[in-house]
Amino acid sequence: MAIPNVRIPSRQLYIDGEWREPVKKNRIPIISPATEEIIGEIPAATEEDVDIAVEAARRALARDDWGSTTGAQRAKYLRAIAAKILERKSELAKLESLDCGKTLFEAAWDMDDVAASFEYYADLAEALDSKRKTPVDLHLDSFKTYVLREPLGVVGLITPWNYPLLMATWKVAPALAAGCAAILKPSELASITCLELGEICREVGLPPGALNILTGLGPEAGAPLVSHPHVDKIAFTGSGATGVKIMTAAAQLVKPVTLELGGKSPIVVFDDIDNLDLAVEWTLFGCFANAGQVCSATSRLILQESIASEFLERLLLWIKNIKISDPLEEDCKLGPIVSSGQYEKVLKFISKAKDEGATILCGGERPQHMKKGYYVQPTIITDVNTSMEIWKEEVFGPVLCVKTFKTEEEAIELANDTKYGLASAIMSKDVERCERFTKAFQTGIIWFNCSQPTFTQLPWGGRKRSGFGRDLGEWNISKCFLVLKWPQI
Ligand SMILES: NC(=O)C1=CN([C@@H]2O[C@H](COP(=O)(O)OP(=O)(O)OC[C@H]3O[C@@H](n4cnc5c(N)ncnc54)[C@H](O)[C@@H]3O)[C@@H](O)[C@H]2O)C=CC1
Ligand SMILES: NCCCC(=O)O
Ligand code: NA
Repeated sequence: MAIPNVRIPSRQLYIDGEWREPVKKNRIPIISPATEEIIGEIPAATEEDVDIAVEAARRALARDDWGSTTGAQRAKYLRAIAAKILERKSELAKLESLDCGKTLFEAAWDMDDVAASFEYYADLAEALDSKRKTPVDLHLDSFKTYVLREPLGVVGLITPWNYPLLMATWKVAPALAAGCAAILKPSELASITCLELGEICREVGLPPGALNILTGLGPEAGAPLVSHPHVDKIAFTGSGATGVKIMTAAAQLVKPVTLELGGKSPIVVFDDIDNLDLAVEWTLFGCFANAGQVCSATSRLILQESIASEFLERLLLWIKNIKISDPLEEDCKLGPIVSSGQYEKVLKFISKAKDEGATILCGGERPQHMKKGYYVQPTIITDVNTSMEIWKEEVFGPVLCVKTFKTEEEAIELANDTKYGLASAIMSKDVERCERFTKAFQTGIIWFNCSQPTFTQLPWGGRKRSGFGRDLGEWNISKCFLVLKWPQI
């Protein structure tokens, strides 16, 4: 099948409503994960650019055209952005696929979700107008008051490469809906579509400084944002190690953070499932969608012993249907890993599992027919014990590890045997059992008889080392981007 052509725009940093060259004029090459070739470059911001962007954001908040807008006025901008995303959907999906290696089909799906998130937060921005001032009855004649909801201020949004524009949108849309001024720092591994969001904001006339986009390296562009005294909050999605650094730096200024730090999520399959093939399909989707580079990937399969061999046989049959190819081929089901560093990391996890005595039931290597690119076969690992690295650590690649159980208690213990607490899934037709698991699972997200569906209306985030705070839903806007005040009147 022909691979579609797409031109990668050459951009600068998006600051104060304009394209601006980084002060140090540095640029970072874009390396195609599918071909390993350099296909473009992005600007690399440093501390100096962060200072300029923070000033622009502060000016936006002080100006009436952004700082005094109603929610309804901000909703118009958000809806205009959503419309432009849909207008450019096919091009943006191709750019996303080129940049991070996700299949074109999944990238197009992401663009729909991006537009839907902007629409959703437009509705919430409008709804904020009636909630801005909430009277509180003190039952006193001498004191009267109300609670006021105001935008938190200048917010720093630091995002990863696995859903580049979607993860940015999950933070940008609520921040703008709330009336904050934002500085987005996307991942250096996939920034193309986030820069196009800058162009879209320019085209829809978003007031200068309301959103600024600084591409660049984590320590050079992300860290100065976190430690900047005039950035009032940091919302972050990414690795646990970087999350710890961000929380530590923010603590020096008592700056609030929300952290979404991934996981090692379980999918528990009981022998009473109605449709074995459907359960197999969800298991594969739950672990291999986006080549496993999903923070909520259900990468620990916990399988009832009585159906284990039949289930694994079907998994092996289904896995053969996964077409591995250039992600821009329309029928591709599994593209490459985002970068050479991540590719090496995934292969190292697999070889360590082997060294520790686990069995590689299938996959485990580069697919023979892909001569270039960071491709890894879909991999299933059995004979795993709970002290192995492959059971405990997030791989962020197409790697599923399997353990069996006999009783419900044992399944719960295995499911919760992790430092993480983002998501979990249970496959069973017994509704009461599913309810028991809802209580037992120590995670923020719980799926019944499926894995991964995500809804803009529902809070997204974890417990334990998966972080705290929530993306999505109305809780996000009220808890992360608004601040409460009350005056005595
Ligand atoms: N929770 C999730 O959705 C994600 C989890 N990960 C996990 O993280 C691992 C490593 O991936 P990386 O790309 O290295 O993730 P990372 O956590 O280092 O990168 C995420 C973002 O943080 C920025 N960053 C890095 N260091 C920073 C610092 N000191 N201060 C401020 N910002 C900083 C990066 O530039 C990027 O924008 C993956 O293998 C995976 O296990 C990666 C991406 C997403
Ligand atoms: N389906 C969206 C997953 C988001 C994440 O990996 O953070
Ligand atoms: Na890239």
